[in-house]
Amino acid sequence: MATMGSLIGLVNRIQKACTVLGDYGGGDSAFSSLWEALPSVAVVGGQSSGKSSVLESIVGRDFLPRGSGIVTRRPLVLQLCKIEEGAPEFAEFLHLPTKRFMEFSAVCKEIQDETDRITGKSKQISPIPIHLSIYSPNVVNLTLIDLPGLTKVAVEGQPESIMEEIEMMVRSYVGKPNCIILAISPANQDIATSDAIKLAREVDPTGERTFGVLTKLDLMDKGTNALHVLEGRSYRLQHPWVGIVNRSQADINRKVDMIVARQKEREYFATSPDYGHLASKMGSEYLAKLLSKHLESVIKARIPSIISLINKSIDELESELNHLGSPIAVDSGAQLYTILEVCRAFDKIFKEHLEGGRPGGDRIYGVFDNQLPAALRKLPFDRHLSVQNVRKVVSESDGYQPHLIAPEQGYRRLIEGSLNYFRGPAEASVDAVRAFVHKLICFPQFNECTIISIVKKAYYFVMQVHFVLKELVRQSIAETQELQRFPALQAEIGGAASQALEKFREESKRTVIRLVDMESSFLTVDFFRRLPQEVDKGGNQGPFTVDRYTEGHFRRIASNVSSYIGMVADSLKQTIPKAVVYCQVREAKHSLLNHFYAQIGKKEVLSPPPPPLSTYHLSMFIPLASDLLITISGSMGSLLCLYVILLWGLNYDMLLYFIYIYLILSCPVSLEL
Ligand SMILES: Nc1nc2c(ncn2[C@@H]2O[C@H](COP(=O)(O)OP(=O)(O)OP(=O)(O)O)[C@@H](O)[C@H]2O)c(=O)[nH]1
Repeated sequence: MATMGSLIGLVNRIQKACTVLGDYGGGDSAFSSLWEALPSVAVVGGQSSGKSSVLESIVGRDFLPRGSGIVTRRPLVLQLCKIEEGAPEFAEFLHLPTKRFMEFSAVCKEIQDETDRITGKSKQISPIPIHLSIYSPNVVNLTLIDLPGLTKVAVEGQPESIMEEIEMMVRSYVGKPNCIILAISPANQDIATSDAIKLAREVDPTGERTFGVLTKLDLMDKGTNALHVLEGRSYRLQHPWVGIVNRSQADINRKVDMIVARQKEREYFATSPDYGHLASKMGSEYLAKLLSKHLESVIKARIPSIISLINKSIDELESELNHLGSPIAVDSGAQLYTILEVCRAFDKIFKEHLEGGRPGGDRIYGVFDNQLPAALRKLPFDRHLSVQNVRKVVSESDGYQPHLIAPEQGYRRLIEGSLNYFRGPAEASVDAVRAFVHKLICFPQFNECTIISIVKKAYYFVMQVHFVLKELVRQSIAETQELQRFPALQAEIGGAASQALEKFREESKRTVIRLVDMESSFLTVDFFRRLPQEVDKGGNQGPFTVDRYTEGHFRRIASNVSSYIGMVADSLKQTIPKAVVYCQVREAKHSLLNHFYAQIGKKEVLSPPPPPLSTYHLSMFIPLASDLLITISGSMGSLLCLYVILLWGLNYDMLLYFIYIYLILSCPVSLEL
């Protein structure tokens, strides 16, 4: 079972880790704030109410900066740790972990300097806390947070908004249900005007987490006393009021020792005619013990909720880690390697879609098997080869001299006109369609719309394969787990694949046109040689005159052209898929990202490397890590440390992330409840 003292120590360590990781309450982090779940004691009060004096009295040392205006401009987390009697006192700052302060005047200076480091000398305030640990035999285990004094006027160099800023900062602490409020009010002012009590009443109306402290009892007008406040008659709280007598300004100037001041305070109460009966429950020493005991009991009561928050945080962080994936190297070479690895993973999935194993590739075959034959069937040869049109084309081809045997030119023109329909896919653009119409001007019965619809149908087939491939790229990106954490890379790969597919589609289109052009450029002579020769009614083969051309003659020509076109269509049904697979599918399979690889290969530095872990950050981390290691002391901790250093080097963000997880993991172990 951990002792109560070690419980406060553990909370101190968690607070330090939270600060290192930027969790000091408030903020809009996606993660639950561990800081906010930890019980703490915040010291609030108006300016010059005696806050610093109370803190110094509790510590028994002069260590806080004094002066006019707002001296406390950053929260000071003051962690008091009791050490053995006789051991030397010392202080440590979280931001200077390797330095032990034996002189408290140096502590005072460092608080001032560290305040200025963040806020500048501009008298601005900052919510980033300073962590100070004081190890002394003369303290009780206690953690207090000193906050800027509530003020009503801005001094020179401060913005007018400073009052609201301070109030907001103080509220961000005392508004949290886990915050114990140490409300400091000076006895020589009407308690009804106390800033501390006013704020405490707002955020803790039942008074269960407010401790009222009345300072400057010795400065009250003669003949008056503060018994009505100390006995809870003026303002009732759940906890008893504590009266304090701090050093006066004159004492401070005379450098009256704090231990002597404590002694004087004890004597004041012991000999006071007004407060003598309350002497055992008055004074800074009593206040320190009271707070320590209360803080311990609150921590104990909150442990279940802290553990559940830690477990929740572990879940949140684990899922965040899973989402983030393994760490990314900082040098460009290693980053390039990572990108190529991710691309390879994508490529593999894309190939599986095409080749089988994952669905999608079969849709391409569906296009070849159903849509291509259907598109070819729908081409309007019937109208093109109507008797009327055949007669017209043949007559026009004959010119002034009618054909004698077979209408060679007529056949050729009819076939060429028919084959032009197959060219449709290549003539998809509106301008090209117009040119196409122009070419077919000899068939005026086909209006532009008909032709566009033919073209669209045929072009649809080539585009269908293109769309299937595009969809497979999209699916593959979505299914590549390694890509999920890199939205920018997803977009890059998507863009590169899309560009490549456009290129393949153009090539495919050209090849398909070439196939059709090849059919037009040289007809299959054998087909015509095998055709039966026409005979006249008398059974004699021979020349015809124009008058003798019967409808049967043109019907026969149409039927011959139609069977020839049918033969070509059958052949194209076989060759177009081959061309499309060769130009689009096969290329997509083998070289979808080739251009992209070439592009990224040219880039030397992919992104500016993250800032290296500074000595300052490192110095903050080392003692904490060792502290944590001691806390959970075990080979697991050491192994984790080693793992981080080996794998992540000194990447600051990841290191901090690690500490956070590590800390959270360590807490339930440490509590040993
Ligand atoms: N006589 C006497 N003087 C006190 C007492 N408490 C504080 N003072 C004096 O009141 C003045 C202000 O005290 P501080 O402790 O600096 O007050 P503070 O609230 O920390 O002030 P700021 O940080 O400026 O907001 C100092 O001169 C103290 O010596 C007290 O109990 N008795």
